[in-house]
Amino acid sequence: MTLRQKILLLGLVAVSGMFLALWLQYKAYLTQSQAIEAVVRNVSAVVALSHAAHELQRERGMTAINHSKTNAQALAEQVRHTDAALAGIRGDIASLGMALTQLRTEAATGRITPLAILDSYSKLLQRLADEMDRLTSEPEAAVAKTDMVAHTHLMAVKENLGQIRATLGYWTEHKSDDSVVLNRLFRLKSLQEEELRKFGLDASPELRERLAQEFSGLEVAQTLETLAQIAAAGKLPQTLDVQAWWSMATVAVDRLKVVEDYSLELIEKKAELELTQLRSSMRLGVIITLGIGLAVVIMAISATVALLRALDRALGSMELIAASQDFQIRIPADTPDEIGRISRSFNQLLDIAERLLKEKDYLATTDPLTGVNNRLRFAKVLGDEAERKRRTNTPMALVMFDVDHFKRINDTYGHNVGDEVLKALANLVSTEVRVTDFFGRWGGEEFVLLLRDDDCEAAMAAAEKLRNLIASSDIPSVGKVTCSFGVAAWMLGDTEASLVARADKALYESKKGGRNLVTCTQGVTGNCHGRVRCAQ
Ligand SMILES: Nc1nc2c(ncn2[C@@H]2O[C@H](COP(=O)(O)OP(=O)(O)OP(=O)(O)O)[C@@H](O)[C@H]2O)c(=O)[nH]1
Repeated sequence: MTLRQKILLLGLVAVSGMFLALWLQYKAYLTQSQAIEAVVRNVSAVVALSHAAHELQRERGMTAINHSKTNAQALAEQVRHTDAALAGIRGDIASLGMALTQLRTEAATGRITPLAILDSYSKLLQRLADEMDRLTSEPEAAVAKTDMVAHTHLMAVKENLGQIRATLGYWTEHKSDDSVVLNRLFRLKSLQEEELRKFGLDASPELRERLAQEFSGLEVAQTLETLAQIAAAGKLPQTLDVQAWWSMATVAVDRLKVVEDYSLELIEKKAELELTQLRSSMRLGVIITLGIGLAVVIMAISATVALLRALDRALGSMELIAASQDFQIRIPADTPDEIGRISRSFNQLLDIAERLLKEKDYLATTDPLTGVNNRLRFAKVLGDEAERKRRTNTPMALVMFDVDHFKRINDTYGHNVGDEVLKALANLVSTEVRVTDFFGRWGGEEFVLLLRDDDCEAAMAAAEKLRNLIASSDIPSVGKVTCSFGVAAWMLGDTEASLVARADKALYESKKGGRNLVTCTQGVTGNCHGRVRCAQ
């Protein structure tokens, strides 16, 4: 897998990860918002149930005291209210209507005792309370959990007070079953007080304050006072008027209903607020996740493109250097990033490589003593030139010269001075040769000069010029030094070796002829005079 493919795969994984994170975030939001929506739904169902319970509580109370004709009409009116409230509730609990109709019929026939009727009403109300409990405790992850619990206690307070209202109402009407009524009242009173205490623990300060506000006033005080007196005296008040009791107890129950409605309103508001906050935080979360994800993707793409481009450029230059062996090429290193650093470091390596190659080339092609071209380099250039001459058939000549009696110089002045003489001679000749000529040391005290475009006669003239220059020059430490020259011109069918051999032979002839001479062995006659000889 290439680096490009790996980066592409990494990008795909990163983008998939971003979408996965978004999906998980959305799923969590969905679960949470569904739970809150369920609370909102349940609260509106509880509102209807609470309304129905309130009407049913009132009907129970009125049924308990319904022995005077004056109440019959009011009870009939209340029955209509109860039925209307029950019509507003849905689900299984709606079947409660049938049980209620049956109860009303039984109550009308007078076959069951008023206390049993009261209990039957309370059982129906318990079903409503159970349903409200179920709705307020669902779902588990819902918001306003404590508010719901407080609400449940408040409902219980109201239900107990409703039962107290009905029980005492029954007694004021019938004045019988004292001990049963008293027991009931004590039990209900302590239940109510217990539920009120629990409500105080769970309710929000706002709701507690509302209860304090609403559950007060003359009627509420009178109701509570009546109950307190019964508890203190341990007997029922003989003077309590049924209508007076009904009125004040109903005000107290109605006040609790106001608080109950307010509690549900608060819960609903809280849930709706939570939902709104959840939605806006979800929107913000999605925007932030997408924003960050997008920024990361853009940055990753631009960084990757820049990286791959820089790598391509560096790779292209490296491949070109490897293919061309041209160590003068440099990689573009204009960026301040890591790629730029790598390129600059690579360029530094190229600098070193170039320098080492130059040094190697110099050492391989240069004579270390005299600094002129060595035999290897000379042979290479001669080979190249010979190749060219074979194609162009143009003139070329080789001059070979050797220091005369060099052994004597060494022997007389020492080897070091001999070296200095060779250096001085090489230097002298180097300054004299033309740019087209190629000069080198053949070995020992022997030098060669390639005259690229000269024929034999021109080469002999050049050799004579050099001979004269050397002979007339003062060489440090030793004074005058002479050299013997052999000249050979390129001929058709020549090889490098045959040309060198002829120049060497001519040089030998110069030595044999007395030294400090220029000799050509190719039958040239025109310029052969003085120290220039044309040997056969
Ligand atoms: N100092 C020094 N001497 C060298 C070098 N190379 C060769 N020689 C000496 O050059 C001398 C060449 O001697 P010969 O071949 O007898 O030639 P010659 O004395 O010049 O005599 P002819 O060539 O006949 O004139 C030898 O003594 C070599 O040791 C060098 O690099 N430095």
